[in-house]
Parts: sequence; structure tokens; C-alpha cells
Amino acid sequence: MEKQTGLLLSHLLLKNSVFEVTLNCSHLVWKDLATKKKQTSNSIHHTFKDGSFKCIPVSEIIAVQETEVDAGSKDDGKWQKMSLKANESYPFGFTVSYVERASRHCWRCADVTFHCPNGTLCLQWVQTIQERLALLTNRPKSLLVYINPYGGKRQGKRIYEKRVAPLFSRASISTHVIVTEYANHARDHLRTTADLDKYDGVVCVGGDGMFSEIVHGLMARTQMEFGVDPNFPNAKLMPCQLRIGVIPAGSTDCICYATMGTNDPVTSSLHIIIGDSQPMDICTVHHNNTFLRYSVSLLGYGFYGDVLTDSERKRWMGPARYDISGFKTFLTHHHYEGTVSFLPATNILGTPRDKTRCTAGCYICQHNSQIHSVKKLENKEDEDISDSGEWKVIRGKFLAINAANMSCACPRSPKGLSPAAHLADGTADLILVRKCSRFNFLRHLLRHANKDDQFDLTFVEVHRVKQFRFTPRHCEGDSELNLTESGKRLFSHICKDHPACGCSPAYSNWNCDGEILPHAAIDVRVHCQLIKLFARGIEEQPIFESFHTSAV
Ligand SMILES: CCCCCCCCCCCCC/C=C/[C@@H](O)[C@H](COP(=O)(O)O)NC(=O)CCCCC
Ligand SMILES: Nc1ncnc2c1ncn2[C@@H]1O[C@H](COP(=O)(O)OP(=O)(O)O)[C@@H](O)[C@H]1O
Ligand SMILES: [Ca+2]
Repeated sequence: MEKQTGLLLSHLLLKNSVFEVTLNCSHLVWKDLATKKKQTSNSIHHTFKDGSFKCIPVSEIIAVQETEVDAGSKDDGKWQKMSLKANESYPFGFTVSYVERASRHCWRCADVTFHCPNGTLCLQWVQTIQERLALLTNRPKSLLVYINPYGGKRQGKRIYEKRVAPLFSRASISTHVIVTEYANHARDHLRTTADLDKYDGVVCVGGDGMFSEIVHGLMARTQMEFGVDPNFPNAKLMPCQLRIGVIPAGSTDCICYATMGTNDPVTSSLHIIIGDSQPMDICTVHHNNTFLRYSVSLLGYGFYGDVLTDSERKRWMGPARYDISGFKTFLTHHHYEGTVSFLPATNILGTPRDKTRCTAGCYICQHNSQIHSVKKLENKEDEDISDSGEWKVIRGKFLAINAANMSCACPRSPKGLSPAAHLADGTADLILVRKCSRFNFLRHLLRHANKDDQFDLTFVEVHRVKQFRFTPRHCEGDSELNLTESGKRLFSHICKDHPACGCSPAYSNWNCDGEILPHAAIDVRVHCQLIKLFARGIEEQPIFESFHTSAV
């Protein structure tokens, strides 16, 4: 064993070979001494598939613990042989659990057990690694967990107990778990009752609707604490301090998919454990200066509003309801008339049709959010939002009006509704699909699932915006008309009951992150980075950490 400042180096047994194991301030590295000579001293090393070399960042170590070296502990013959040898001259062991990257952005918790020649050395390794982990202040120690037992395929509770809780326990994270008993249980608990000082984060097990509940609860609590009235459309909303973790157990799971590249509960758990942080924009939705809701992913009128409205009656079907309702809504082919006004995002990097993608450490999000902060400091943000800038106005008949605050990538559409949209740039992509033939609309829809550009069609346009407004045709000129659900039904009724007349109903509903909004006329504003997730954005490719031999 060799211990210099900040460096621990020992020769330890791993499986049947002696490895040089090193812990420096940022990485844990192990090299098979038998193959070490083959490596050139100045080359940048990678993790070798044969296991002869591995380099993992300390920030991705989940836990370390002493391991009993016991020949009878594994039933696999090979392992027993190794254990016997370990017992002879390496009778002590410790196991390091760490993040390993699997395919398609999935993360797994891998274990490696090192055998030591004496107990003092073993203890020193365990303690030193634990000390390093304790220095990682971004990691949560205590979490408040809400499980929706009815989300998706109703597997939330099982997913949490079988796949998530054991990982949290291995990482010594304490949890307070609440299985929700009714819709908005989590939102109301967070808004009024929960003792948030006790926790380092809030975790929801469910779908995008459940995530939306958490966002509403935390946002309401934060605005109340700071005395901000969200009814005031130009209010400067305060960001939430607690990070949110999302364990996917829903029907769409686009929040997970767009922030981690997969909807896998283990991957989400590992991002939570290592304390990742991904800021996200939030939209506020108002009607006649009254706050209605927050939206994080999709605000959709027309097609996606109608799919949602139809699908709510089919909740018992689980996630398949969206496919059935999607098909049915496609066949009905309703269009809606109205005016869309929007404030384009100017002086920012990125456009909705460029080839850049919002990935981990996104430069565009960093750059554009800095512009927002400078404006906030100079108190020019309101100016920009309400008066200055050129509002654009588009009147027409639309099959769909969608605002994507992020890509909205999900298993149904791995590139998403707006593939170049950003999680945290302070803008949303406003997609207008004008009335067109069923065939053309199908072409547009199919392009969400293949490589072709869904915006490269004459009847589709997309704008990167900071704010937008929609006024359905029958409300135009009557800003006071408060068109609620019952009113809308009255209007819609006329043609919905007479499909043969070929007319479209006058109004659709807004799909706001999977919730039906009771108003058709809305004002929407994007707020930059109001919440943070336990995520890091989609990693472009598996990261192989660089490591120089000379540094060891
Ligand atoms: C072969 C045809 C391909 C059709 C592709 C359709 C493109 C799908 C993009 C869907 C984007 C979804 C954005 C996220 C919306 C969610 O907030 C919302 C609620 O989710 P959850 O709480 O998990 O139920 N989900 C939806 O509105 C579902 C829309 C599905 C439309 C088919
Ligand atoms: N215990 C519960 N009973 C009924 N509804 C609930 C419960 N807990 C949460 N909900 C509601 O269920 C809705 C859907 O939840 P979600 O987890 O997003 O599943 P899905 O993705 O299948 O829609 C959300 O609107 C949420 O408010
Ligand atoms: Ca955005």
C-alpha cells in the first residue's frame, strides 16, 4: 500500500488476478498487473471490455462496503475457486457499487469486489472512499417519495419496491414514502403540509401527470413563501429549491425520456443517487389574467387535446388508450379556427429546425439562460415580454397547435415533437399544423417516428417563442368571454353529434402535460429554469473517462 497526498494505491486481488488499484481525488482506477505492461505509458486509457482496466469517476460511485470473503457464498464453481484463493492470502474484501453505462442511455449499478491481504488495508480503503463520497455535497440524503399506484400499467408500487428502494438503501438515502390515495394528493401535500426542510429532494413514481402534480405543489409552495402572485402574468416567479426525481411508471414518460434518454427506473434512481442536476423551463398558462396551470412538456390544442379528451374515458386501458384515441382522433380529422399570436425568441442561439440537440451540459441552454439572467438583473425581462419585441399574428384553421417546451421525446417518438427544443433555454417551440388532407397529416405524424423532418411540409410551421396567445375564432373580439368546459361542450355538441355534416366542432381542449384545460383562449409565457431535476440531460455517447498513467 502506498499513500501519498490524495492518492491511495494498493495491489489487490480482483477475481483471480492481482490489480493495481488507485484512488485519486477524482477517480477510482484498477489495472490488471499482468496486462499493465502492454499499455503505453502516455496513452489515454479507456475502460477495457476484458476487465483488465477500469477507470470510474468518484462522482459515480454509489456506495462502498466491507465484504465477507466466504468460499461458500456463491454457488458458481469458478467463483468458489477464486474465493478460496482469496481466502488464503487476501482474506478481507470490500465491494464498490458504481454506475455502469449499458445500451440506449440506460445506467446500471455494477459491483466490484477487491480482496485485501489484511483488515487494516481493507478498512482504510472503505473509509477513504466513504470520506470522498461524503465530500460530494450535491447528493441527496433524505427524499420525499410519492407513488401513484394507478399510473401507466399500475406498476408504480412494485417498481419502487423492487427496483428503486434497494438502490436508495444501498446508497444510505433515507426516504419518506407516500402512496397517493387520490388525484392531486401529492400536489396538495406539497403545497400545504409537507415539512420540506427535512428533505433534499422530492421523487415521484408515475407518469408525466404525476410529475406535473409535483411541479404544481412545489411551485405553489415556493410562490407563497416569496409572496408572488402567479395570477399576475408578468410576475417574476421564484425557482424551486428542491430537486425533483422522476421514476417512470406512467403512460408517456416524456419527462424521463427527454432528460435521460430512456424511461428506465434504475437509470432514474442512479441519477437521483449521484445527485445530478438538470434545470428546466416552465410555462405559465393564463386565461383573462387568471393563472390556470404550469406546463413543462406539451401544450397541445386540436389533435393532442382531442386525443387526451378521448383517452381520459379509456384510462382503464392503461398506456394503450393513447394509441386507440390517437387513431380515432386521426380519423375524425377535426380542425379548429382561431388566431395565434406569439413573441419570437430573439438574440438567442439555436432555431427549431437546426440539427443541434439538447444534450448533457447543453451549450445553448447555458448561453441562452445567461442572457435571461442578465435581463433579469437589468430588470428588462418584463419589458421584453410585454411590450418590446415584435408580436407576430397568424390566423387560420389548424389541425394542431403545439407548444413544446422541450423535445417531448418519448417511446412513441424517440426524437420528439420538436427534436431541437431545449430543456432550459427559456423558450418553447410553437408548432402550427394547418388544415390539410388526412394523407398529409398522416405524413406529418409518421415523421415523428422516422428520420424525416416533420416540419418540412408546406402546412407546418414552427417558431421558437417566449410567449404566445391563442384565441379561438368564436372568442375573437370578445376578450371577456369566459369559455369554460360547459360552454365549450355546448358549442362543440352541435357538430360532434352530427359527424355526417363534415363540420369540425368549434373548440378543442388544451392538453397541458396530460391534463385537460377548461379554457380554449390562453396566454402562455416561458420562464427560464424554474425547476431542477435529478438528471443531466441526454449523454451523447457512453463516456469513457480519460486517465493518464503518469497521474497515478
Ligand atoms: C406512427 C405514428 C406516430 C405518431 C407519433 C405521435 C407523436 C407522439 C408525440 C407525443 C408527445 C407527448 C408529449 C407528452 C405528453 C404528456 O404530457 C401527456 C401525458 O402523459 P402521461 O401523464 O404519462 O399520461 N401524454 C400525452 O398527451 C399522450 C399523447 C400521445 C399521442 C399519440
Ligand atoms: N391515487 C390516485 N388515484 C387516482 N388518480 C391519481 C392518484 N395519484 C395520482 N393520480 C392522478 O393520476 C393521473 C395520471 O397519473 P400518471 O402517473 O401521470 O399516469 P399516466 O402516465 O398513466 O397518465 C395524474 O393526473 C395524477 O394526478
Ligand atoms: Ca425550453
